[in-house]
Amino acid sequence: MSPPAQPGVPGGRGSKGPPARKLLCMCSLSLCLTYLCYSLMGGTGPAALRSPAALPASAAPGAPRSPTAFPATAAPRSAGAPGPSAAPPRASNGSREGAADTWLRAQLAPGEVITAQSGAFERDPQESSTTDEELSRAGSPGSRGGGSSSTTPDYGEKRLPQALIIGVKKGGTRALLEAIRAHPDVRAVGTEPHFFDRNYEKGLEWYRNVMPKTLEGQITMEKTPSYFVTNEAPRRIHSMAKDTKLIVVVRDPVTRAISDYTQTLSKKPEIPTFEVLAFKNRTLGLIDASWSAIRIGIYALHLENWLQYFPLSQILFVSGERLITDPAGEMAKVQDFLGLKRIVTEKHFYFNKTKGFPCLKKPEDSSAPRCLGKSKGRTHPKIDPDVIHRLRKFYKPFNVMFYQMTGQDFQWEQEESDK
Ligand SMILES: Nc1ncnc2c1ncn2[C@@H]1O[C@H](COP(=O)(O)OS(=O)(=O)O)[C@@H](OP(=O)(O)O)[C@H]1O
Repeated sequence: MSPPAQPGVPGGRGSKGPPARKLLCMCSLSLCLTYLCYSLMGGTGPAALRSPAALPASAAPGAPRSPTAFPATAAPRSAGAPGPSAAPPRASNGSREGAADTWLRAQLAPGEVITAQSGAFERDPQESSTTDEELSRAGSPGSRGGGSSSTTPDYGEKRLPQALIIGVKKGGTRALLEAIRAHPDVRAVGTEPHFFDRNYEKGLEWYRNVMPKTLEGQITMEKTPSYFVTNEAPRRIHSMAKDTKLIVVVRDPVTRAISDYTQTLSKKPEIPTFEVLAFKNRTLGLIDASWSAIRIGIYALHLENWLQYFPLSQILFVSGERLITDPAGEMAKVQDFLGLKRIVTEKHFYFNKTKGFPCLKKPEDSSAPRCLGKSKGRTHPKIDPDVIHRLRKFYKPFNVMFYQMTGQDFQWEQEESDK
């Protein structure tokens, strides 16, 4: 089950840290994945059907093995590696809390399983994380010029993107995109093209056509947060251009899950509570990792898929928390990573008390407010502290693994309370 030694795979040339740590990381990941496969193989019923372990492996030669073989629940044994104290796969008789199960099934309409290899996240098939309408209401620059940055005239050529914001959903991807668009050498598309997950069959020319025109030396970008959890995305992006720069905005997975749930709740107020959806069996404390709101936050799992194709040095991890507390600091890292001059600095931001978030200062030629729309910074429902505690325990080993893989400590364990 160990991943083959490849650039960027923990222990490969792209990873950081001393050899012992690399070894530890590889071992813990292998252990985790072995257990997860084992766990799922025995399953029947909805969870097993929706798990990649129950589906045929990719037919593509050289394609990575599916890293999404994962138990529906896993409770940590130690901080270093997830232990086998997880729940058995979902029973075929769907013994879970009725309302939640029914709702989850309803989410997984035919065709929503992204592919055999991708596993099956419940997702809102037509949902873009941020729409142009929202951007327009927010008066963001994305609402002008057909969704491309308005700071540069519409000259030049349409090019395929050289850099992508690939995730994570509810991580702060819109804030990052809007901030980097303030850079004169960046042009980005305002809507989410979803090319590498939903629109791939439309072809690269379709994708190129979605992009804004750029001048020589300008970088073309787009953001689609679902790429990070789409199994085919790394291979597809690699086959477009293996030097594509990838940016992932990550956020405490517990807060991210609640944010994700809050978004769904805003559209479907009838859904069960977060507390109900989060568990397969609350009495036993079995987390339902097949719920996409939970699953997306298992960053180490998804990252392993990307590291089959891209070296770690080609992926920048932006802290969603610091993007709020120190946007200019995070933007400095982003500009360095993209090889851009540090033009977006603290001068570009101000803290808007009403919004409760940093906003971009108005450009001189415009009176448009530059805060994000009301779909960003929603008030989260109050979640039972015991549920938060259990989720923190659930995520801890995966967070630790993610820190080891990336060589960065995001300190989510120190988050005392949800947002
Ligand atoms: N400057 C600024 N303004 C507003 N919101 C900000 C900002 N920076 C980060 N955030 C956080 O971004 C969260 C939404 O993340 P995304 O943009 O990735 O969401 S989406 O996936 O595109 O729907 C959003 O999550 P919620 O607070 O849960 O709504 C915000 O916390």
